[in-house]
Amino acid sequence: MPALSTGASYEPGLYEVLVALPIQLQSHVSCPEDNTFLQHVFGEKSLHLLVKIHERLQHYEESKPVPILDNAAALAHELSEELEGKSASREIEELLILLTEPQIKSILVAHDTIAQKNYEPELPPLPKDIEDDEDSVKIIRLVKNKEPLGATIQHDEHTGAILVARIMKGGAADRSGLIHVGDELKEVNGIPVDDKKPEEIIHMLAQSQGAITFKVVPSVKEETPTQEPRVFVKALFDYDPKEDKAIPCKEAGLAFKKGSILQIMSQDDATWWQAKLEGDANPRAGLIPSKHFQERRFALRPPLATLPIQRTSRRRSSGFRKSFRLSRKEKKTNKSMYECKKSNKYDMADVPTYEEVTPYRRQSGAKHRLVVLVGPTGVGLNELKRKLLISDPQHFSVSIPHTSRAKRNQESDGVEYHFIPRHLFEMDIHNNKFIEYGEYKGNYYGTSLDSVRSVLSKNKVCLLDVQPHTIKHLRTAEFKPFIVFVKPPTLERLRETRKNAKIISGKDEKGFAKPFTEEEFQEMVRTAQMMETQFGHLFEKVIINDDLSAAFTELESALKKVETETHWVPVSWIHS
Ligand SMILES: Nc1ncnc2c1ncn2[C@@H]1O[C@H](COP(=O)(O)OP(=O)(O)OP(=O)(O)O)[C@@H](O)[C@H]1O
Repeated sequence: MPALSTGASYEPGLYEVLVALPIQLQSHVSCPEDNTFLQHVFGEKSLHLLVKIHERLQHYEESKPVPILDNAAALAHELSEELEGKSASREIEELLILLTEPQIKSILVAHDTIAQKNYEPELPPLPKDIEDDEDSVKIIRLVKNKEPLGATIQHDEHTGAILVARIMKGGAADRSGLIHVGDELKEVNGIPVDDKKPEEIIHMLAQSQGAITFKVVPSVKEETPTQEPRVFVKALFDYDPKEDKAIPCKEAGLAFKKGSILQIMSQDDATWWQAKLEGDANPRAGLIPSKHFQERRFALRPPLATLPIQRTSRRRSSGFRKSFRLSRKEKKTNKSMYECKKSNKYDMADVPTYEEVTPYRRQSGAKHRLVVLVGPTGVGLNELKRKLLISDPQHFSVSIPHTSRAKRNQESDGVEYHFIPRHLFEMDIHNNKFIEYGEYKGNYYGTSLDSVRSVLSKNKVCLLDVQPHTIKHLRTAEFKPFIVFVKPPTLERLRETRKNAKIISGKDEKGFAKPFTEEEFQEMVRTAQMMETQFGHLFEKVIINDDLSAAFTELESALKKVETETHWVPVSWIHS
């Protein structure tokens, strides 16, 4: 409209256009009423003020002003207090009046709010007495990146509602603080979910990226904020949520391996706990089966093949060996060990679920942890022990076994064996003084608890090899055993590495150790597998005895770490 132009080189502001408009329009309007109406509209004072504000804002937008300070209101207040009662100059009086004006005060407060970028509205507290039938709906907007939302939902069988079942600690939903357990989900991104199955909703959520809008009816239950729990457990089984049909939401599950240390974040739900892997920087917890639930599932599982309890070895006199490991040989003649009287099946305490643990570091000068070696016959336990003893005889030692057989000429009491009469041996059996014992050719042989204590009290590391089912009796605060499982390599590697090896517990007719047979190799591998299945949760270190010197180095370094570094041990060993 050229008539609006006020000059060739001058770019009028919107306000000037507005002021000029009624006069400019006059020549275009024929009807006097229309003219009066337009004069009235464009002459309206509030419109002029609005346009002026708009122009001023535009000006500031271009110059991008930044506040110099964000506490102008407080500063003005301090200044008025300072000036109060000062010699009354006219200017001071005027300034005082200005600073106490409610409008000025409000402007300064508004200025500070903007300067502090404090834009969140402060909502009034929710009324306490909400009517039961009055559904107050909450609209929640969350920005979701690639990480899952960290909440699970369920279908309420009675009401048909879709409810938030749990919020994963540290997850996106938890961090937002906006969604709570028990909230009823009404809509996701404007799509009603009343008629949808939980799986469909989970799928919808998984597909969504960026901002997601939820409409929920908040649960009235108040949640009390809790401190981050410091309960740690060692997992005694492998867990993969993808393989678990019972888990309410596979994506929310936490996978772990036997031996993983888990920080338990919530045990509120009797069936599904929330946990994080210890040391994991990701703050979001995942679902894991609760101890109780896992025990129940375990009880319902078909029984696995278990190892037969092994009996006394034939090789009592074999040179270096001092501890008392019972061999699978000699099935007929020997009396059972005391463990044999117990059920071979799992009782509840044996069900491998979780064990509460705490960090432990041996103080220098404190007694050493008992080193327990376990493995199938012939795998090389003696060989590894022998190497350790030779490497540092002042540091490592073995316990001296007891026997009821007569002392031979070249033997000394307390060196090869503690020689005790048969009736005393039986009394000690009765009094549970033996870790393991057995009978061979009419004589008892056994390892006593006191013989182990004697080594430990000399501040030496006691090396002990036992049958795996004995471990649970040694797992006490007194011994704090470090359990090492020595495992055979593959059959192929056994054949290669043991070409010149002799199985000492399998002597020939003339009493000489024999080479391994193929059957013995197979038995070794099979037994190792069963040991791992049945007792694997008790092993803290697994060493494959393939190349002997490599296995020895690995064992040596593991034992060094036990002495110097922090390890997770059962809480009961530390706080009993
Ligand atoms: N990694 C290895 N490579 C080659 N030979 C090995 C290896 N480990 C052990 N041996 C040999 O295997 C034989 C059996 O080892 P060892 O006596 O130490 O086994 P063990 O587990 O104590 O058996 P047992 O149950 O009979 O007491 C020995 O001749 C030993 O030298």
